[in-house]
Amino acid sequence: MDIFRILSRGASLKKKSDVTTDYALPSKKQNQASKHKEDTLQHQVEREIDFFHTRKHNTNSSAALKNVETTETEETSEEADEIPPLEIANDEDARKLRKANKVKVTGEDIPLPIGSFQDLIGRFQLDKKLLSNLIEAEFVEPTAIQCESIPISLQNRDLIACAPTGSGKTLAFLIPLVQSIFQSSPKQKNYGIRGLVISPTNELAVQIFQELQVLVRGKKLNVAILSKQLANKLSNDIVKASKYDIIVSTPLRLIDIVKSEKVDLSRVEQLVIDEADKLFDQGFVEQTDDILSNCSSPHLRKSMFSATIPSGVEEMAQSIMKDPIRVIVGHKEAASSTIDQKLVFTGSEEGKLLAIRQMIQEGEFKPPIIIFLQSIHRAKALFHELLYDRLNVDVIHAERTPKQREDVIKRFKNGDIWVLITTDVIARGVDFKGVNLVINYDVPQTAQAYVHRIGRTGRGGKSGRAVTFFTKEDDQAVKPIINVMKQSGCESGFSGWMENMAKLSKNDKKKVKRQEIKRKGISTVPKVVKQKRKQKEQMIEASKRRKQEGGEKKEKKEKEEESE
Ligand SMILES: Nc1ncnc2c1ncn2[C@@H]1O[C@H](COP(=O)(O)OP(=O)(O)OP(=O)(O)O)[C@@H](O)[C@H]1O
Repeated sequence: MDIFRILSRGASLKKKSDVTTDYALPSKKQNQASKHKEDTLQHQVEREIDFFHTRKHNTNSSAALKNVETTETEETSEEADEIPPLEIANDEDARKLRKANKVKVTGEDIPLPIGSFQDLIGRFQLDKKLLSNLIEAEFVEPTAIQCESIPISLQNRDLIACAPTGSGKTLAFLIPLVQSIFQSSPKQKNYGIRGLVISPTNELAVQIFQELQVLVRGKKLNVAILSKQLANKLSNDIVKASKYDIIVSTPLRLIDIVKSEKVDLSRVEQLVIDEADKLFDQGFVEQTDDILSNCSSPHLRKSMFSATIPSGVEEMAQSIMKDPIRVIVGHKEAASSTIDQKLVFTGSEEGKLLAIRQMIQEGEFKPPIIIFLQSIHRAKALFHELLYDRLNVDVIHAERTPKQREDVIKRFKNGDIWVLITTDVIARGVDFKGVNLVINYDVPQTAQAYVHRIGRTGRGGKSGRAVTFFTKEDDQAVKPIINVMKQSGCESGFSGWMENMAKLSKNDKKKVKRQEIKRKGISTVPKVVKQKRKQKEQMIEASKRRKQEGGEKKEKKEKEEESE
């Protein structure tokens, strides 16, 4: 049976319906089952990529091999010896694949893309354990960005990659990162950190790390996420950073540790900057710069990934890279084509709550749903408002502790929460399987924020829906969104009159991006009820004060009597 049939036999692309979280490591029972399946698969992979039969096959797991033999009755000896043909073997194959995937590649000496993970075996001697881990995790076919960027990275070229949300960028950088570190394993122990991935938020770093763990399972590679605990151990010399081969971190946490010289980045050969436009934004650019200057190895290969890379960020990227290759999947300013986008004019702030309730009545409100608002205050207000609608709703924002945020994300991923209300803290990268609908309760302030927010749905090839509410205050902010919708082919998602709204000058765009639009509060509690609540709170405060004063007077009197 050839490797490709093993790959396709590995699993279907569809996730099992009962799988609710993507990266939750399996339970012990699942482990045993998958261990056996892995052995079988691994032995099949081993046999198939031992093209010249130079290796003795391990006869210990005879059961696994027997299992393989019993299912290989149709194999003929010729098949077992043939070297699998490359899916993409020449420029013509590459041109056709890029056309089909709507991929634009620019740069010097561009490598051919791969047409399947199998191509990595023939061209780059893909590590067989990595391959069987991919099959085991049901990654059978590479996505467009993976086809293009994996060979570029494996040929040690700097890379600027822009591909839609949910299109598999994480694996696109993790597979070559792990393969390169496998291949260049140094002889000496505690050689030092050779692979580094930085991402803007902890949630995203955790998710990347979980996917990394899946890829390196069963291999002697030390990988870690720079959590608060690990950062403390490193600062107190309880743990030495040099024992790790690959580290995933946010820039802020990493740079603190680097400055205290508890982490040495001088041996980093592979640096990945995920959500790159965010990390080159004014909030992060200094830390990112510091990290780059500490990665002083002459062999350093840099790659950056995002669904949006504005031209200013791209110029910055070009300045820090060496002959980079630029890969754009789809249209740079578009959102993922799997998302049906819609603009809804709600007239006023009150109209937004009515619009939500109308969606519930009309059966458009199909969980799991994520609702984005522009501030923590407004997210909390909407949470309290919808709490009484028995919607299994919860809220996540930067004022909640990392533990609380982690719990809410976990509960949302396993279906305990149906509606997640949030701010932009999880607008990027976090991968929720099967989110049906994203609602922008408040219009995002940039086209990039819009693309990333709605990109929480329509992931991994699935379809999704995004609805953006807007009022007359939003006539400036809605313009960039209409542009994204047009670039994404969603003309039916907005009406002609919306398009004729105010043309945005460069200053207007800057103003919209800088200022948060002042909005009326979110509540349908009638004024009279609010006043009654306020009076009640004041009465409670007053009685507390009286009690306190009474207590103080009594204490003072007792002291005077004592002293007489
Ligand atoms: N080759 C593949 N085959 C099947 N599913 C895949 C493949 N690669 C990635 N996926 C799945 O697609 C989903 C989205 O992947 P990922 O989170 O890497 O997207 P992304 O491009 O990084 O999105 P974003 O821009 O929002 O960060 C994940 O659930 C992932 O498991």
